[in-house]
Amino acid sequence: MSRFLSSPMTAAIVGCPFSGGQPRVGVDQGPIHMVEAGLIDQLKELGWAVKFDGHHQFEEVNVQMDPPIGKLKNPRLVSKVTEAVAQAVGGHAKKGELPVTLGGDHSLAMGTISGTLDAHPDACVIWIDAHADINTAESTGSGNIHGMPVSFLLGLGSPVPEFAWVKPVLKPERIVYIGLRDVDAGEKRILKENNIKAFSMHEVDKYGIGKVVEMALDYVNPRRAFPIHLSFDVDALDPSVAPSTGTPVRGGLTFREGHYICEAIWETGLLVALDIMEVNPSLADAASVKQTVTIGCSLVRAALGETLL
Ligand SMILES: NC(=[NH2+])NCCC[C@H](N)C(=O)O
Ligand SMILES: [Mn+2]
Ligand SMILES: [Mn+2]
Repeated sequence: MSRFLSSPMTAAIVGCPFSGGQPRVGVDQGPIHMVEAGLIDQLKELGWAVKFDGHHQFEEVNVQMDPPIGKLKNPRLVSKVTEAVAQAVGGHAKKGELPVTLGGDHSLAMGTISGTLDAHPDACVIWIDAHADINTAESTGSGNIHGMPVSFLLGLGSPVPEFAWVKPVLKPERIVYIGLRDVDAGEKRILKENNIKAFSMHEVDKYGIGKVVEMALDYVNPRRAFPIHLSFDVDALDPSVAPSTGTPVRGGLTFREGHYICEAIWETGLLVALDIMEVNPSLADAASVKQTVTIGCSLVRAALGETLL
């Protein structure tokens, strides 16, 4: 049950074979593998109507025509792709469908969250990740835009004209993080300065995942009235659980903790959009790839109402 979705409940799969927000090839294959693993039928099995008419075809931007802007790599490409994703996600959300965006790297969330907030301006964001992805054009060390989408959505840092379409639609009090454990020094400063709430793995260890999700919801959605956008980077999971991802960090969420988050968000009845990001099927042996793709699918099912009993 979800309060903001029309019936019959329809999941719109937005497959985003995109890797331009980071340097490692293969993350563009993530959505293709998840669909090939049977995700669509699995969701139909759960009772969803599923819309999927092929993966997103992105307009090409010639690399020669896309030199860095300051430190930002592939800026024009990332901007174009995420703008198209915002249109797609916003369009589905406005029809009362649940956009399920399969990445692809996490720069895509610039698009997905813009789309959600266009349809549901009061939505809050629950961001599950080892990383805060809140570097600005100034603070980034890597220049990889998948480490920056949150700062763009908040309107932090000096504006980059190529990203003029991204409006500062997200308020700092409307986002909460769970799972952080690899946050750059500049990002720690940004989180503090903007009073952004985050539950790192330290809090998960201290309180347990059940309490952490409850505290996260109490913070970002105290009356359980706002629509929820769940953006899940699979590197939030421990590398032993989801090995096939571009920036693995040890000390992450267990299999159950990851699924518990998805189940608990579904139980609120407030979910309006879901991202599953950073599945990269080319970074490990076949068994690890299969494990990671399978978990990508089971996280989607958990967030879309699959129960254990
Ligand atoms: N979506 C991700 N996996 N992001 C990793 C970001 C790593 C680092 N903080 C950076 O800015 O490059
Ligand atoms: Mn991450
Ligand atoms: Mn991320």
